[in-house]
Amino acid sequence: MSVVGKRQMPRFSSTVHHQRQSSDNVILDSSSHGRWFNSSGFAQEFGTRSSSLRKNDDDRVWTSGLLDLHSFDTELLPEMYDAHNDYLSNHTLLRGQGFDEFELGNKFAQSSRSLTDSNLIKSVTTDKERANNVAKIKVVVRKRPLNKKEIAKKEEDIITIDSNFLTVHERKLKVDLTEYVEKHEFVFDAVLKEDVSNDEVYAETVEPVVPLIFQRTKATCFAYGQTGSGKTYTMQPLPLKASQDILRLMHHTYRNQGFQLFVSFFEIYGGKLFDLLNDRKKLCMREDGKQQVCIVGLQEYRVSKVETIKEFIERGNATRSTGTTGANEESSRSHAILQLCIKRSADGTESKPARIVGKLSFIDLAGSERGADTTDNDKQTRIEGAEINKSLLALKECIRALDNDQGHIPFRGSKLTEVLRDSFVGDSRTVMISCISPSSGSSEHTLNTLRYADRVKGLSKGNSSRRDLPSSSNPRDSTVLPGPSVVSHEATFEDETTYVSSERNRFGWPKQLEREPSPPNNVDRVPSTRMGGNLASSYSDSQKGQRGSQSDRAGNEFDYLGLTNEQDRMRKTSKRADNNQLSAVEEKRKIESRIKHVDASHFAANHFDPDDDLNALLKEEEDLVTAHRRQVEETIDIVREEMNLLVEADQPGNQLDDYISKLNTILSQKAAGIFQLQTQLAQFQRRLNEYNVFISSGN
Ligand SMILES: Nc1ncnc2c1ncn2[C@@H]1O[C@H](COP(=O)(O)OP(=O)(O)OP(=O)(O)O)[C@@H](O)[C@H]1O
Repeated sequence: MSVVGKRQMPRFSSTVHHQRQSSDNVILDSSSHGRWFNSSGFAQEFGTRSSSLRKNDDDRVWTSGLLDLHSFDTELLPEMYDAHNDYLSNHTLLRGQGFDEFELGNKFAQSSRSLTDSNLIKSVTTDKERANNVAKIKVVVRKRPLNKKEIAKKEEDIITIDSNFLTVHERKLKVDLTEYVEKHEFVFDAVLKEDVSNDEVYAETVEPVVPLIFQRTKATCFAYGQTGSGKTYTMQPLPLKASQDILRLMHHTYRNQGFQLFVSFFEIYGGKLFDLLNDRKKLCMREDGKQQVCIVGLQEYRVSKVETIKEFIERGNATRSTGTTGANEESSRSHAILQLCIKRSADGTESKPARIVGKLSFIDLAGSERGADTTDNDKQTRIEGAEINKSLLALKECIRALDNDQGHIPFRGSKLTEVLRDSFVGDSRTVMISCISPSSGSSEHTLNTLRYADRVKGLSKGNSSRRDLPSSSNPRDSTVLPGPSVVSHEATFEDETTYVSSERNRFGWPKQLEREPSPPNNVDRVPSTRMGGNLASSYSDSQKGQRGSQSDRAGNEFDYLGLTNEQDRMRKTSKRADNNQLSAVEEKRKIESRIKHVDASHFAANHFDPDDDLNALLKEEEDLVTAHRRQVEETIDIVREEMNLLVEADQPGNQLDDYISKLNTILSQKAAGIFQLQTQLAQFQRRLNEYNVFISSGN
């Protein structure tokens, strides 16, 4: 066994022994042939002798201490590129012709030998284009089958899939308790049905990016979704399959070129880092003078066999779920990050230190619903929920910035994005797999997952999803329409810029708005899961055209929004207009139109710091979601009141005056709640737009 760097005998030396034995078996079995394992454990042979495989057979190297993720420059040598493209063109072509892996190996070997120089040149050009054609961001949704528990509870499958279109058929209740189904339609780069195998998932997601990591690309694959939606089931086989392909490239296409493969596996739990391949040893993240992130103490293992990688993955997964902090409950509250890193020394020998060529990161994210635990009674749970929320929001922002080729990537938004910093710079590829449960009982979480995925994809410049939809259907989730509303608000702000405050904060906002406190967060009352969002929204839609008198409670709520004098004046005017039928939407627009639109130059003049302000923005997003949740809860209370009122109204001898007065109050409360949330939403959208304008203007 050769050792590079500082060698440490690991705790699991017995495993090393075992591993060596099994490695030897491979060599004995395969004699003069390279040999690989597919996901089912069956060996597959290549028709060529792999000298580098034999040479590296015993390699299993531990490097530890300071792992600097960035201090090594990446490199790509010209000869590798040719060879790589040789692989790419043949591999893709043969797969397209339906060859299985065994045939592929042999055909590829023969074919690559027979390629002439001119063919190579041709193939370089074609494959450069092909590489460029691998989407920078790909969003894939995977639906799992109903599980036994869901079937026993007679829960229904509410997801239908047609090609890359997906529809959620959400069952809802009207006020009079009659049921109806609301359809939410989405379109993604790929939608995988419940019967799709893990091999097919790999082919659709990671396989196309594997060859690119030999070209200095950093690729990242995320699994996102609620607990139990299949993230781990989906993610676990992917690194193994990817490493099979990487090793195949290393030992065949790039044989004798000195490439080395390293694996590391760690977890972010409650904002702290733990090494999953070293007994959950606590790790620290440090930034050096060049603002490069280092994970101090992370162990990185050099591997040259699929079996070894498999063993590491299993070990890491076992440590994740049975670690000191507990079992599955914790696993759904942590992000697990497995990295496969390809290195090579400048001269291709082992005498010089190896430098990173490319990297493939696999991230099994915390259960997405955990971000909603910010209102839980337990403080620790709240903190963890906030951290998860922050990281998921920051991740979305980073992916979005990546796809828009923004110079500035806001990775400082969370631990997760900081750790992944080097995967967000340079040539990168991102694959997001959104895992969803089909069950009616999970419809809310499923919709949240799909909305997140939709926003990651939908906000990108290359998005074609909405264009692809038939114009007659509502392309978006029927209850949340962030895209179109952003557009309409922008138009309003730019048309009318009459409101100008003399004092402005560093965002260019009127000072009064800067002092705006967060909406009161009634922690005790808010449930830990998001509830009834669609219910509220359906009611709000039906009430948008109504405007009654504002209740005192509503008036107080206006105060906490910190509205400007001008807005306040308008609010009072509208308050007086008791029976005025002016719609809430119109009123909101009037108010918005009086708020000055602030352009990007103002940000620059006020020394806008994108990192700080991303944090502020993330906080505002959190506040908005909290306010929304609170408003939903209030709406549910109001609907209950309304239902009681209807019951009363049906009683013989009821008082009509009383009914009218109560109904008026209820409708006013509803309108006030909607108006308040719309104001906050408009404010947030404006900030978001300004932030984006500033970021895309080159800062
Ligand atoms: N596509 C699928 N086909 C068959 N079974 C699946 C599929 N996806 C998930 N499962 C099963 O569903 C259960 C939950 O899956 P899994 O543990 O992957 O969820 P998770 O999203 O990772 O949850 P957590 O966030 O709690 O870790 C497992 O028993 C898994 O085997």
